[in-house]
Amino acid sequence: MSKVTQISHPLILHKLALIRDKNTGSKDFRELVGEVAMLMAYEVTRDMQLKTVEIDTPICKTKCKMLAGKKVAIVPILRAGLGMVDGMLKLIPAAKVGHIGMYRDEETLQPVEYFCKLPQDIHERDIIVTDPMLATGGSAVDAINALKKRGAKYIRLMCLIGSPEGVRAVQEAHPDVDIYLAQVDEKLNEKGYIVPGLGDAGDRLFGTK
Ligand SMILES: O=P(O)(O)OC[C@H]1O[C@H](OP(=O)(O)OP(=O)(O)O)[C@H](O)[C@@H]1O
Ligand SMILES: O=c1cc[nH]c(=O)[nH]1
Ligand SMILES: [Mg+2]
Repeated sequence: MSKVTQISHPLILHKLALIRDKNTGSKDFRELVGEVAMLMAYEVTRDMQLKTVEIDTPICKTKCKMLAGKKVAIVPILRAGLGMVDGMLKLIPAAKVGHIGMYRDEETLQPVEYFCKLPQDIHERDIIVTDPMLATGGSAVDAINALKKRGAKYIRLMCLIGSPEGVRAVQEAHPDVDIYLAQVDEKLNEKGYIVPGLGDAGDRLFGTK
């Protein structure tokens, strides 16, 4: 069964409170989502493999640790997942970025895939799928299906807010995918929105309705 990690650092919780506030406008919302993603990336990458290298300091030779492991791909679920990419690239600047376009039909709540562009070597990369919201879990489950169909093997999912239903759905469909969240909220409402949540993440990031 996949591991679920809540990253409840005080800075993340403080920024999340501001993100949830309906009076926070698009500019601040975007900045805060980027900052939380960057803070979360620190924890999501904690188990990256290291190798020992020899470095010449101005004083002498010494053995140091550097990243050894597989290369990383960040894969946002469009649109809202895009808001997390720049913050993560600040910490992992060499990562490649793939894109999966997915929208949730407002009547049926079923996800619809409309775009997929991934690095060619996706099968050998450590993949971090980003989306601020994990509601019914349908979008994340289908996005991960789309990645696996194209050869992806090492996948983790990173969201700001999840619902208990969404977490369960991903765990059941993809027991190999670890999930990282800032908070798991109480429930979904009748329209499939997370309660208390933050509303529609994509609309708030991009100022559309
Ligand atoms: O877990 P689910 O029930 O599938 O819901 C979550 C999805 O809904 C939102 O996207 P939305 O469909 O609003 O698209 P957008 O990012 O383009 O706004 C959100 O960003 C997730 O992708
Ligand atoms: O609460 C929710 C649920 C789905 N998508 C969002 O942006 N917010
Ligand atoms: Mg949306």
